[in-house]
Amino acid sequence: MARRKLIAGNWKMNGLRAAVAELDDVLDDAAGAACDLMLCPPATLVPVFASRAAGSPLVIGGQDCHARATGAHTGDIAAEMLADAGAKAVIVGHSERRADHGENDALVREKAEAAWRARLTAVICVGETEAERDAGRALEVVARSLAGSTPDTATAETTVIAYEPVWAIGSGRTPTLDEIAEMHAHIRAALREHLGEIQGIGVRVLYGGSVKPDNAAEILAVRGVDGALVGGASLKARDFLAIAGAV
Ligand SMILES: O=C[C@H](O)COP(=O)(O)O
Repeated sequence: MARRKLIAGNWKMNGLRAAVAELDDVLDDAAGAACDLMLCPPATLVPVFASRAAGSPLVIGGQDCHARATGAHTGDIAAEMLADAGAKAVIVGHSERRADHGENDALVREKAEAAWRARLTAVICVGETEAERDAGRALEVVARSLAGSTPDTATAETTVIAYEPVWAIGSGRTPTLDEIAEMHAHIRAALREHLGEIQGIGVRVLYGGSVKPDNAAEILAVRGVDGALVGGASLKARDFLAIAGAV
């Protein structure tokens, strides 16, 4: 089955209002892209990005949401608030949230369900640490985290999976192409088992971790890779568009 590729940019804790110039450059080229495009700026920029991107094919997303819709949760953002600001998607379970905020698979699953409740696409992140890979446990660790973080009712319309080896994030290092292919095949098999054939085949699985313009083409050509979740290289429109152009 042909799944349309998705290039998603995660700006993490980067970007002031002046960065809207980069967004405008992305918007200039978004209509001609051969893939779906998503940008997830910090929450402060979601409203302005979403309003500028309205009517374009570029989806604006958040980087995290709380599991609840409202309440006494100082500093948190509900999925409903992101949707109200114009977001259409949200990343949940990024390894930096898991490490910095102690998020576990059960909470990530609740956040994915919160995203759907607000009609946002949930981009669910999973990945192994370097120690886990060195110990030969990468496949097992990712399968367990995927099963724990992904609700059984996930569909191709509501959910995207991002495989991000923790040790490859921001490090300039990537797994070999064979390792990426092996992990994506493993994730695909697990999705088919958990979600059934139709949704299990339809959900897109992105690779994330040091994707740059100079390695994007080879990574995106790996069997089973349905796109990329890009951190650092998504901050500059030129690099982000070059990665999208490699599809
Ligand atoms: O969400 C994006 C990933 O953490 C990848 O970040 P990176 O492209 O800077 O390695």
